[in-house]
Amino acid sequence: MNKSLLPLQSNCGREKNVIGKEALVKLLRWHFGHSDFRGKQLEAIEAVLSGRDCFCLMPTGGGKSMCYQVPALTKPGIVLVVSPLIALMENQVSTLKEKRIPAEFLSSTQTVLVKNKIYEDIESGKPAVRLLYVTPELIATSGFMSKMTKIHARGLLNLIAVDEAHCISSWGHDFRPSYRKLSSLRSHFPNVPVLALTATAVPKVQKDVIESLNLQNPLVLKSSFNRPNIYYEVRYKDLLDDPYADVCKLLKSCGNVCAIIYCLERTMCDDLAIHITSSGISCHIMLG
Ligand SMILES: Nc1ncnc2c1ncn2[C@@H]1O[C@H](COP(=O)(O)OP(=O)(O)OP(=O)(O)O)[C@@H](O)[C@H]1O
Repeated sequence: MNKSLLPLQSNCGREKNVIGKEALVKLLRWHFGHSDFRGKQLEAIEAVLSGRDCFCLMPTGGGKSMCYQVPALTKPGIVLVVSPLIALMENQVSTLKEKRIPAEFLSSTQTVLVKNKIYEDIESGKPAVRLLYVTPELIATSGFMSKMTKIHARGLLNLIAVDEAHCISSWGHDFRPSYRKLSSLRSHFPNVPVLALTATAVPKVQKDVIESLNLQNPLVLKSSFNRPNIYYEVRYKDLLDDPYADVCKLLKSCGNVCAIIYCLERTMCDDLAIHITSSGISCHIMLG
């Protein structure tokens, strides 16, 4: 399975285990087909490969997963990825498998047989798997931690990535109590870099994430949330003679495009849809 992994032939830096930009770009192109790193990806990757903790704030769709998937391809051993949702893990693992990158996830949805096969591999001393996705609940179990401790003792735990890291903060909008258990990772595995990733950390949450995960002198990376292809305009409803007519005019001026309109209340959705339809624009209502 790992036959297709691109072997890194030479270390481009002076220090042992330092992998130069050129080799990392080569990995990115070979495995993912992207021509170059974007935003802060390379900085995050270089930080964790040098053994440094890193806090990475990138917008949704900014390419956070590359920050731990590329390091996983640089050497044998395991990158442990903590993810809050089984659906997210399944999705990432199947995408990686399609690219023939050895990845697995462990969750309550799997059969004992499947789980045992994964454990057999990671405990073999020469694991084929490079990325192991787990839930924070599993990290909290002593059975799993003792397996990880053995793997770590063999020098095979290369990186711990905590995805959606804002879930650890009770100040955040998405607090998950089970994420609190992750605070012990740093002391259990002192020399393994921890990479915290999120798209939604205001300064207070950011500080809380860094402290809760006990990140040591982390490299803090923040990408711009500005999307140059997105244009914002605010129109005050109270200042308009006929807000519905204004919306219809705006929609018509955009030509043959699809638009989503969010309303605060169901009645407003109904009213607006009637106006839009009667102005000759096809329209449907979706209620949450
Ligand atoms: N360097 C790159 N060049 C081009 N495309 C990239 C690059 N890195 C990532 N992508 C693409 O960007 C998309 C989003 O990446 P990814 O899912 O990692 O984002 P994310 O930040 O984890 O998003 P989310 O916040 O939704 O979890 C994917 O389709 C991925 O293939």
